[in-house]
Amino acid sequence: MALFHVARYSGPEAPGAESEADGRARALLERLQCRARERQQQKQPQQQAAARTSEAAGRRRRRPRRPRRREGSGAPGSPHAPPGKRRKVDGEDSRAGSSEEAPGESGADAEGAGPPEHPGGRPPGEASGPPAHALLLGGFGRSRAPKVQPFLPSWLAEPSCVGKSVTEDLVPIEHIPAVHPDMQKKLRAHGISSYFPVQAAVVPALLESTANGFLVARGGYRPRDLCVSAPTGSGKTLAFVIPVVQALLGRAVCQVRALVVLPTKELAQQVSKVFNIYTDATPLRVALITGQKSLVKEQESLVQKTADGFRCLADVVVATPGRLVDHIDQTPGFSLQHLRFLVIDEADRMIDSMHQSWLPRVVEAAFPSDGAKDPFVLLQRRQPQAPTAASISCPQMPLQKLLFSATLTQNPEKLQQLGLHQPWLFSTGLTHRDPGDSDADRDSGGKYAFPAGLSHHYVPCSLRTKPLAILHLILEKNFSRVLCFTNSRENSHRLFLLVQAFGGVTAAEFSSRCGPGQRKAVLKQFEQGKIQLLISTDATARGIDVQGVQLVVNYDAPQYLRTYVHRVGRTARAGRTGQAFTLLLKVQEKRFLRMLAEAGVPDMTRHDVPSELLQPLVPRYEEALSQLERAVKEERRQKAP
Ligand SMILES: Nc1ncnc2c1ncn2[C@@H]1O[C@H](COP(=O)(O)OP(=O)(O)OP(=O)(O)O)[C@@H](O)[C@H]1O
Repeated sequence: MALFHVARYSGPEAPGAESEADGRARALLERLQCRARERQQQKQPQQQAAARTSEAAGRRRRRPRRPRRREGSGAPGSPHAPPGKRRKVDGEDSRAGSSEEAPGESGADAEGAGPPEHPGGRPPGEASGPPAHALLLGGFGRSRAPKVQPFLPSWLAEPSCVGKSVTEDLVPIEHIPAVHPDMQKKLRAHGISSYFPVQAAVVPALLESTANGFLVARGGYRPRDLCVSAPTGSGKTLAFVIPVVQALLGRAVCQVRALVVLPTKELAQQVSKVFNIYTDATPLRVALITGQKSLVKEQESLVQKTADGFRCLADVVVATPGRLVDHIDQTPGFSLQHLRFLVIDEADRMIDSMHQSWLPRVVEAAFPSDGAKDPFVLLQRRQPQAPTAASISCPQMPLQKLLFSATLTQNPEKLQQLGLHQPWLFSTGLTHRDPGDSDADRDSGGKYAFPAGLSHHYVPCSLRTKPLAILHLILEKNFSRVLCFTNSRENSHRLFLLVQAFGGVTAAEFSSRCGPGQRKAVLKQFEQGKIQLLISTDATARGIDVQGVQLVVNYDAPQYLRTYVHRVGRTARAGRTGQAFTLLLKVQEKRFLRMLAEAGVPDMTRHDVPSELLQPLVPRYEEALSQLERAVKEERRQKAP
């Protein structure tokens, strides 16, 4: 419901003062019209000249032309003529991730240049040449139209602020007595003596919503859904693991009560490991369903056939969306009717995968329409409707959604797809946002928080020197764990072959070229320090927590800010320091630096690699290049039918 409650984000007007607002809007409209008229008059000589030119051209062509619908003013030949066309190109650029323009910016421009709402309901400039006094919009040429004040639901506009620093804003474990002493003991046993800020904020809030049992939160209300946006490596996993495990400890019968959905197998495996640590020596059981094992094996970890039906074997299920739907469809006895927590980690990415319809399938399974026929269902569940006396007299198990990400979308429309109930946002990164950033879901306009210990660098280079620059960087830094990102699996593979042929560094690749088993083994070796350089696609960009990654290199510059945030977030985790280097071609430099500056990336330093330093590497590099060529040819030959 709260999603539909509209609040002015940071506008100067008091809510409710409608007549005053109307008056102001009218005055603004008049001012705009007046300005438009002045400009129109100034432009008249130019337009006449342009019209004469186009008339002459028309005569030369002697072809009848269909009148074109114009969004802006100005004759076709004038510099102001094609705003519609220009906007389309911008849109295409942003979708294609053009290096000329930061994604999202084009969208913002389009919005800025687009017609604002007209309180009087009068349409913008007509195509049939309106008189000067009737020109409302589109007569502004290249000047920017005033920005439309965006509206945000109040829960998004006013988040609960979470401290940013995981080294300073720590809260000692004993300061949150709501966490069970046994859990505190376990945390200490795993080297955790204080909560990170996001944990200190989210853990008590979640525990409070389960303090009265599973059915109702404080005051007898249905618990609110939580959205958490905090930097990479700030401990979001424990922020949901601790309260979920503690809440489930009191359960009598094993049923699937917590479901965690993540975008990749590796990430799901990592989160299930954390659950295993904190459910160890408790009756709670955790099942991992990602497709790494056969369907039958996974089914055996979920349900057991008994004489009178099925017995559930998992309290917590950690899953990837595709495999989860497979089990909903194909595993007899797999029931989500007792589901109490639905954790959506990397929520922005999971929203992007909503086309797979995994969420409606989960909700359908949690609130089955034929539940009333099942004699074993103690608490019948129905999809919550508007509360009535009858509906609240019979409390039913609520399904609480918990969303986590370092780059949680701020787009209310996208979040609305999740059907959140009175959502409550915890956020670190939104305190310094401009009102204009509110429509920031074009992936670059929003400002995300970065870990304090992370330093950002860029290396200007050319296509020819790029491979040499990365080899130099890795040899120069000589770190034991370096994660290098490319934009495609082909690029990862070729760079891997090149580095291997060059020698001097133990390298491996990680992409969809490798099978799940190989990927698992590579990650393990990287964790163990057996691999010095891991060359990867964005498959490892999110969530992967490998201790001791000191350097992240973007061999290919990321096209979107969100991608940058997650990639560089593989280092400087949990209060440690780390470095991020991005190799930039000349054509990428301007756009990339602008994107990061707008995102508020602190101090991006330029790191020049002088050609004298690269020169000694050239002979070895050329030898490696010819080896690479041979290897690629051989691979092609093997692939050929
Ligand atoms: N209170 C704490 N004290 C010390 N270390 C912690 C604490 N909480 C979490 N950690 C450690 O911090 C690291 C990062 O945690 P986690 O993976 O949960 O980060 P995250 O916020 O989910 O990051 P990402 O957004 O990249 O997924 C982990 O190695 C975890 O063990």
